[in-house]
Amino acid sequence: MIQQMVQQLSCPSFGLATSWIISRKAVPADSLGEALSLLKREVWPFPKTLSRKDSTVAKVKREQANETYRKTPSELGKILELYNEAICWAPEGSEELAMGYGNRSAIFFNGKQYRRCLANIELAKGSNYPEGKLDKLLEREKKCLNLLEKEPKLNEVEDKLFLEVTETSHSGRGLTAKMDFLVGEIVLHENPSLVVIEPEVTFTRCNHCGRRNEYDLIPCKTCSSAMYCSEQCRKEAFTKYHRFECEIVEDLKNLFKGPKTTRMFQLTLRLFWMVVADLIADRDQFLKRYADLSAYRNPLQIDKSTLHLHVLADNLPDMSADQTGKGVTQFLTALTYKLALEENDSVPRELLNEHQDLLLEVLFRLALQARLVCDQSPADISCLFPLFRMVNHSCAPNAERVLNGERSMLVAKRPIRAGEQVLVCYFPNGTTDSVPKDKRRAQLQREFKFDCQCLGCSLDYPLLNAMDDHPELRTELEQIQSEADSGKRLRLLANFLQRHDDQHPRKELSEAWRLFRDIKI
Ligand SMILES: C[S@@+](CC[C@H](N)C(=O)[O-])C[C@H]1O[C@@H](n2cnc3c(N)ncnc32)[C@H](O)[C@@H]1O
Repeated sequence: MIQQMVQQLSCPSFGLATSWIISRKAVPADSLGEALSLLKREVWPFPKTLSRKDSTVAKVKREQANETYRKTPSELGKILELYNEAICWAPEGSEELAMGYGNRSAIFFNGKQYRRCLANIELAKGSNYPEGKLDKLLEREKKCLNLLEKEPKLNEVEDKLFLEVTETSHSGRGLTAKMDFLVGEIVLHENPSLVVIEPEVTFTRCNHCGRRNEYDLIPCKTCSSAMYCSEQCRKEAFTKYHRFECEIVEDLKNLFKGPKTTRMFQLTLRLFWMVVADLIADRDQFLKRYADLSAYRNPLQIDKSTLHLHVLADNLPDMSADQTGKGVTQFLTALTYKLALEENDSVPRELLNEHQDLLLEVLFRLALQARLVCDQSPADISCLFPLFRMVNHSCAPNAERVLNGERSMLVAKRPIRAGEQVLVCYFPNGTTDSVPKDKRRAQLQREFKFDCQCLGCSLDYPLLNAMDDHPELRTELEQIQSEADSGKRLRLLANFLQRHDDQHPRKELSEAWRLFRDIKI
């Protein structure tokens, strides 16, 4: 009965957690070991099916793609997704895999995208392309090389970081400017360090870096559920976490099925697998580092291989007032442990026998932190941004966050001087300009569990909708708005915001920023 009920829920793991909590009257188990022993295989409805490669499915998908291309060549997105799906299903080294790449190269050749065509010909040649068809492929390659115009080499954009991590007693770590930033300047550009993509974009985004890519994705060599934009991403994902995920991909799809918020647990599971990989590689080193995590609190001092330690170094949220939340997290920890470790042949048994308590504790810690770690804002993916995660809140912020695909940017909305903290507003629309102090503080307490210590609150800034116009600022702003050239208008607005910042807060300044961001962002 419970199984049927849970199967119908959009998120089986949370459905199970809820029923468990109700049955236990919201009391968490005494220990994680107890939570684990209370959980029997029969109560969860995950089928344990392997996600295998299958040439027949690959061929069907490829033929569907060919057919769609013949009938509606303008539906390029759909056609490429079908080819990608075919490529993902095709077994490693199979003729079917090479045919998928070959067909994809033809689409790009017809679309005059010769570099993309060549990338796919290379992949087809590296696979098992049928001898009888090779002449045609090589002919296409020759044509491409002849047609390809020499494109000017683009200069690499240098991403230098002029920020440091500082810590205060009232709001913990924060990002502080190491140079002056003018209004409109980009303070931070950050790629996510860890990503989980939505199931719908399995065949259109890299499973590791999350970048959108329809034209030269390559599949996982074993399962039919993950594609990568490069050999480097494929290798990195495999070493860190996919080697454990690969054989239980179908179970994980069930475990993390449901609304996007569920993906935060999938992200923390990937961090957990980095812990498992560390324990396998060098148990003593991991235990030493785990015993003193303070060295990993600063994201500027970590690298890709110590991301899990950095997250584990966070202070844990206080669960004393939230017994239901604690129970749910215990349940999810136990369920994930069973499914991801106990029933997963790629994890050595002796590791589980020897380190069960430690592994449960680490997984529980990561699950507790999931909400703070995982950034759900970019479309189609959930990410971990170690630097953006350090940015504190202000009701009168000096920066605004802007997303560019999966990249996260911070733009200065007020002049930021060296030594000042970079602050954003945590509210969904990025502003609290018209929200009374008591109300916004209550919301921050409810949603983010802190008492706001920002200048806007301590100096009790007036609300903008209760302020009068400032006649001189208003006249100047109206003049700027009448400027027809948008580039010039943008420069004038930035200059206006920069020069009059000493008048902050003002309606006209807030309006000027909105006008600026509408043009620029
Ligand atoms: C996204 S984190 C920011 C980084 C955090 N300070 C740290 O050390 O990990 C959000 C947490 O920072 C603290 N915080 C952020 N803005 C704050 C503010 N205006 N006043 C007090 N605490 C703040 C709160 O503890 C909040 O839960």
